[in-house]
Amino acid sequence: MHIKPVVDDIYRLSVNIEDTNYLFEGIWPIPHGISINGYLIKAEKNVLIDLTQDIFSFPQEFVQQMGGVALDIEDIDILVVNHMEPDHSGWLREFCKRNSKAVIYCTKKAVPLLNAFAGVPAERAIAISDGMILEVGDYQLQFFDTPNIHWPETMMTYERKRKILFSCDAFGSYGSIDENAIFDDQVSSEKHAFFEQEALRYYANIVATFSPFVLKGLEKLSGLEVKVICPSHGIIWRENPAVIINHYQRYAEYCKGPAEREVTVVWSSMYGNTKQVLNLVIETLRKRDIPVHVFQVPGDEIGYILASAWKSAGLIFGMPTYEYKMFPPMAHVIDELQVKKVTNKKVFRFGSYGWSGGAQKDFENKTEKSGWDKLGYYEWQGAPTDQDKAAIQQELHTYCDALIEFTS
Ligand SMILES: Cc1cc2nc3c(=O)[nH]c(=O)nc-3n(C[C@H](O)[C@H](O)[C@H](O)COP(=O)(O)O)c2cc1C
Repeated sequence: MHIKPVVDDIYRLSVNIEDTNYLFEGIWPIPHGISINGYLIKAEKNVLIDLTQDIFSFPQEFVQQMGGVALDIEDIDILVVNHMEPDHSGWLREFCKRNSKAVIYCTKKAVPLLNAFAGVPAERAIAISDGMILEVGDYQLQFFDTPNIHWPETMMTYERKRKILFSCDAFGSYGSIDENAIFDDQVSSEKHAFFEQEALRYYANIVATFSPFVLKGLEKLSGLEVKVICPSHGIIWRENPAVIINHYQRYAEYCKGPAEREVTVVWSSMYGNTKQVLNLVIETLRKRDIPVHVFQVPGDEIGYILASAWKSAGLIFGMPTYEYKMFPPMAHVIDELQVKKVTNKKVFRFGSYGWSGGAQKDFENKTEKSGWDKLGYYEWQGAPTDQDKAAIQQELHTYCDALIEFTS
């Protein structure tokens, strides 16, 4: 990968994690990779905004790319650390060993993290105050505290003259970047749609828990004119940054109101008795013009389930009883959905049992604090009869009525 100009003497440095077995944050599959972007401003004082993870040969690649504008590590005067998560700061320890002069700009909360994660003493840092402006030649960098998008110490940097927002994790997406198509206007319409979809998955996996903070951050930034968004993952939005800003606004608002009129169905079945009603569930929803997204566990990845569930106003779970509880892989899904604060959902559950059941009670207990509106459930012993199927269908129509009203 080569260094790429963004505007004037602002450049993008970037690497792609291409290893399809790699799990981002140790959990999330990245079958199409992910980019890690940093930004370089070549000015009377050279500025580097965010680093890279210290894996593969990423630091060397960053150095090589800096060489494209005749700069080396020692030439960096100012290092802006928007976020201390190691995918952006992993290289910090080595960087600071090789460059003893660069002053680090970060939030007050990031200062102790510099030491804890990278052994960098507080004396090297200047803790920003919210809205503070740093003049560097023709560039005016303004720093904004944006706590919890994604960690408590996170901030964003805004270049005031060119109206460029270096947003770090916000507005990011999964997906490797082709070095000839780094901007939203350079990718094909299919690729554009891909990055939008992967931005949702990234949001649901990484940012969703902090949605109330995203809303606060968006409110804080709403007074800024933003012409270009330079995130730390994914493409740069310069033709139409409103696309990703509007997506974020919508995704974040799902934490306090209805999401889309769609249903995510997650199901499991050991011997096929629960599965026997799956098609009936899907058909009934489709007949009511409600889009359905279907996932089976175990098998389908939780990261994809989360993205779909975040965007759906309705959730339906189908699973049998297993040792007096929910089928265990489903219990994990239910748990993860709550960790990610997937809330404000209309919910229905169905499933088979063998003798006395137990899954429903377990489901009720485990979702007590979910914020879900559990509209009903249907359980049956063994294989479903025609009577069971008719009863489920009736329950589902009631469910659809409530979902439609909720999303109207
Ligand atoms: C390992 C195992 C544990 C089970 N535990 C219970 C149980 O605690 N209570 C119960 O009523 N049925 C239990 N069952 C019976 C299943 O719930 C029943 O067979 C059901 O029809 C399975 O649905 P499925 O065909 O969709 O997998 C268990 C079955 C298996 C295989």
